[in-house]
Amino acid sequence: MTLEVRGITIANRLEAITTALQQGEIIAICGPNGAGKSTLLAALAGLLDVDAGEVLLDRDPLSALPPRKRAQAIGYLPQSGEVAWDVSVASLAALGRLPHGDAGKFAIASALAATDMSDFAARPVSTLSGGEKARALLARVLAGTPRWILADEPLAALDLSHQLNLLKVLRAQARQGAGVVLVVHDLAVAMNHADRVLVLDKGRLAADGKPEDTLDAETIARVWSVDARWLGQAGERALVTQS
Ligand SMILES: Nc1ncnc2c1ncn2[C@@H]1O[C@H](COP(=O)(O)OP(=O)(O)OP(=O)(O)O)[C@@H](O)[C@H]1O
Repeated sequence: MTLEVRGITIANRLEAITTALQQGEIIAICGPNGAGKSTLLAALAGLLDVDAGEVLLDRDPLSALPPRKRAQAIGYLPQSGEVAWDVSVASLAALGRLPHGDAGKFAIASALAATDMSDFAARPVSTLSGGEKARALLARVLAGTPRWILADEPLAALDLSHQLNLLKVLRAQARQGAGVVLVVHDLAVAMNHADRVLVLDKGRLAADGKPEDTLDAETIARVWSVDARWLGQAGERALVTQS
């Protein structure tokens, strides 16, 4: 039950990244702008051609898996999701069932409830606010009940309450056995909510492990060039920065 990258290299974007991720965990990918976070996430989803290395799902090359099986196993939410057709929120969520070829009514209703979008089910996606659209796109991913949820900055457009709700939903998914991989800019979110953090810096893996070890002041200074220290207890830490 692993999603593994072995030595993946994409010219000027990722340099020999090797790591094995386990289901049941929330894994945060952090790093400065342009560090390669979105590229790594898309590579984990099997969406990019790599110059070297490979992505393995349960030890088999992801590239050898039929697209339908891959789509059943991995749900991918890109950074700025566009919706090609102006469908209703319910129809958008139902697209998440395409790889399964079933109506998946329960899964769709659960996904809409989890993202607090049940009341918007009949609304055309074009009429949604930015945060509502982000939640609808997330509902589509959740409706597919994937074993791996790969989401690129899923919290970025959400208000505080919906951020906390989403983190709860993702934790529940991880408890039920899903692997959850999130690109996150807010280091406090990664520190308080992730089981494991991958820190990328200029396309390289600068740190990989528990949040306390990977997001320590020394790493933050080295990778982000920011003097910072953590306050508070484990699980509710706040980052104080010095200019
Ligand atoms: N399609 C592409 N072709 C060539 N270079 C790309 C492409 N997409 C991204 N890059 C470059 O690869 C590097 C990593 O980009 P990536 O989007 O993975 O960074 P990121 O860590 O997600 O950044 P951000 O925090 O700004 O979203 C950047 O230098 C970017 O300019």
